[in-house]
Amino acid sequence: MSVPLVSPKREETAAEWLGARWWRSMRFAMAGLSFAWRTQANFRIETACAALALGLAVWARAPLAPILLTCALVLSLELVNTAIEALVDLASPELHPLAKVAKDVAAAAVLIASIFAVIVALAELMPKILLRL
Ligand SMILES: Nc1ncnc2c1ncn2[C@@H]1O[C@H](COP(=O)(O)OP(=O)(O)OP(=O)(O)O)[C@@H](O)[C@H]1O
Repeated sequence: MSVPLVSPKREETAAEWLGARWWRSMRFAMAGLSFAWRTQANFRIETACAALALGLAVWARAPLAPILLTCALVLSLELVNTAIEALVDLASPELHPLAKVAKDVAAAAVLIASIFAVIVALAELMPKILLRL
């Protein structure tokens, strides 16, 4: 049974309220994704690499979970890196050593995840691909 809630506009059920909130959050997240896609060449390259790795994993019948997890990690960190860059540009339009640290460390996080993603992809995919050839 749904619980009626009182809102400024009209009475709506808890399910309607939660659904509206979820869609609102989804729209904001999609706007962030769209911004990163349009402005970050690295994000587009990493998305293409992720699609290639997943395609190869399906074709070679390799386990999908490690590839999915590493792709999600790299893409998510790239999004966080983009958010940090925007925040640094807002907070410190002038050059500042701490602004440099924030941007460089955020970029390093993406680099580390990418290096380990390549290692995971090689370890999981290469044996399966060689078996299929
Ligand atoms: N406000 C600043 N103060 C000091 N150094 C900065 C500042 N902004 C950028 N830098 C330096 O320039 C580098 C590149 O910054 P930039 O904002 O151009 O990132 P980017 O090249 O767009 O990064 P990405 O390729 O990950 O999108 C930073 O990693 C940092 O070393």
